[in-house]
Amino acid sequence: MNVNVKQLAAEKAVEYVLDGMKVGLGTGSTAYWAIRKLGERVREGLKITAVATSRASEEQARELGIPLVAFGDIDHLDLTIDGADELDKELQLIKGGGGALLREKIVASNSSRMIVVADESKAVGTLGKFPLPVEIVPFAWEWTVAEIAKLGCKPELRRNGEELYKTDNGNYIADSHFEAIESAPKLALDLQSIPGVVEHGLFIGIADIAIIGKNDGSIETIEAKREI
Ligand SMILES: O=C[C@H](O)[C@H](O)[C@H](O)COP(=O)(O)O
Repeated sequence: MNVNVKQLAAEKAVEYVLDGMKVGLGTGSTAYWAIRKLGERVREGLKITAVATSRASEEQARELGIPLVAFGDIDHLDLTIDGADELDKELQLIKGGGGALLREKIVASNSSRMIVVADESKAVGTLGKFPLPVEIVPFAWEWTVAEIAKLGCKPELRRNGEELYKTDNGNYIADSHFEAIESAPKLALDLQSIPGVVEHGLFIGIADIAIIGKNDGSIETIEAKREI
């Protein structure tokens, strides 16, 4: 069957968007389909306001006529829809393959709900096959990278052709090859304690629902189990 599984998951997630909501727009090739569908619904009369997690998503939303607001004009979001590079059954995520992790984490953390949309190749038993993106300041990056390596990975500075890749925030990304991350919460704490690390791509306790598009055309929905 020839299904666009990213589109399938993304469009399902857009069904959760209701009139009057303030919506966070994710980044990447899956979030792209969600933004496209939202644009369609806005043209049909859906009333929402949105903020974007990257310049690319902002541009796409603007072209589609999705009303964007400044961060200073709202204090929280109802729902954010975003993709992921990997996700496990506990809805722990690796994000940042597209370099937008910092803005994505700020936006998702300030949303009442986050829906992660993905194709089934992103669902894994253990996180870490995908190199974990870590956003670091350019100043003394060599030292920061050396500290990251001590956590048991091979960090590689992301490149954009001949140049070092820069995020929308002017920082570098160290793609950190762990292969298997035994404890994502512990690794998150260890990374946060390194001076020079701005943010890392581990999203823990942030996603509420995962909508996974499957190659056979079906959709799996996983809800996060939260302790009350
Ligand atoms: O920085 C980029 C984001 O975290 C993306 O949401 C993530 O890389 C997944 O992107 P895609 O849907 O293109 O695989």
